[in-house]
Amino acid sequence: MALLEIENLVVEFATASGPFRAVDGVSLSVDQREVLAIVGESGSGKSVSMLAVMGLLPWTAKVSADRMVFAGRDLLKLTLPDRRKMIGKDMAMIFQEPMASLNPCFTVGFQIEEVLRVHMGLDKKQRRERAIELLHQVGIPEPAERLRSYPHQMSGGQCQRVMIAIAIACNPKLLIADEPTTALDVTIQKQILDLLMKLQAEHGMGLIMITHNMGVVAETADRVIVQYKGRKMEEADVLSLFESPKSNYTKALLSALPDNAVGDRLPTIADYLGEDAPAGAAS
Ligand SMILES: Nc1ncnc2c1ncn2[C@@H]1O[C@H](COP(=O)(O)OP(=O)(O)OP(=O)(O)O)[C@@H](O)[C@H]1O
Repeated sequence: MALLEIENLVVEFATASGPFRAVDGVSLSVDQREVLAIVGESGSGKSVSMLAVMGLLPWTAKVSADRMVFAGRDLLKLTLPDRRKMIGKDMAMIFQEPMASLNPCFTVGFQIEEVLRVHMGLDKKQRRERAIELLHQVGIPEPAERLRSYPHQMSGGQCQRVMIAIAIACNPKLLIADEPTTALDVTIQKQILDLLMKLQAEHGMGLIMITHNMGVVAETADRVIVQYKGRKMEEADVLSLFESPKSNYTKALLSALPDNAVGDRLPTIADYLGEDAPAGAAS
């Protein structure tokens, strides 16, 4: 049985100009120990679909699906308190902007220990020991001292490591990483990706990697879903996707990689599809 199974997910936002469909009938599944990448350009509904799974969308969002099952539990029927118990414990998410995701008013130690208090019921001493262990696991030197640091006293890469520590604190079954390296400089990006892959393998988690970067897909994913304008364009294992992409949109994404630059100009998606390609741009 898949760890997460979604069929026909639709998310519509109520906006001043009427309903806006950000996710339009997406189906996907991810298994334990599997890395699924969701790739697509900005605005293709990658984040919104995963925020729907986490139950973290604002009230203006209407979420519907034929099926949304996580670890054998029907997310569509779960009560709000049960959902809250699950979020941050059995499934966790890390975001693009580590500085903005951490609370600037509290030490990183407090923020890690808070998750352990809420979800694991550990006492003060156990929480501190586990927080030190977690900072050590994510590669932060002198973890006991760093527990007293505030986010602004750490670099972007270190803050992302803290976010990862918080996300894995309760040994989640599923980790959703939403553009986890985009806001970091290039040298740090690779370190954070390597760390995520190491933790995923060690903990046997399912990992959903949201990205617009085909390089990240190639480095991390077992399987890939390509999304465009809220719709799934293609799904394939990572090798097949790079070797024989089926949809025109995937071909366009791959053609826009820097390796394919002609002269001093990169091909763009629009070169292949036209700006207003319909949602069904798959061949
Ligand atoms: N609260 C909201 N109200 C209205 N529209 C929204 C809201 N949140 C997201 N959207 C819209 O939904 C669409 C999908 O957004 P989403 O953030 O999922 O894109 P994405 O593929 O993850 O891109 P990015 O990498 O830029 O985040 C976008 O057009 C976005 O403007």
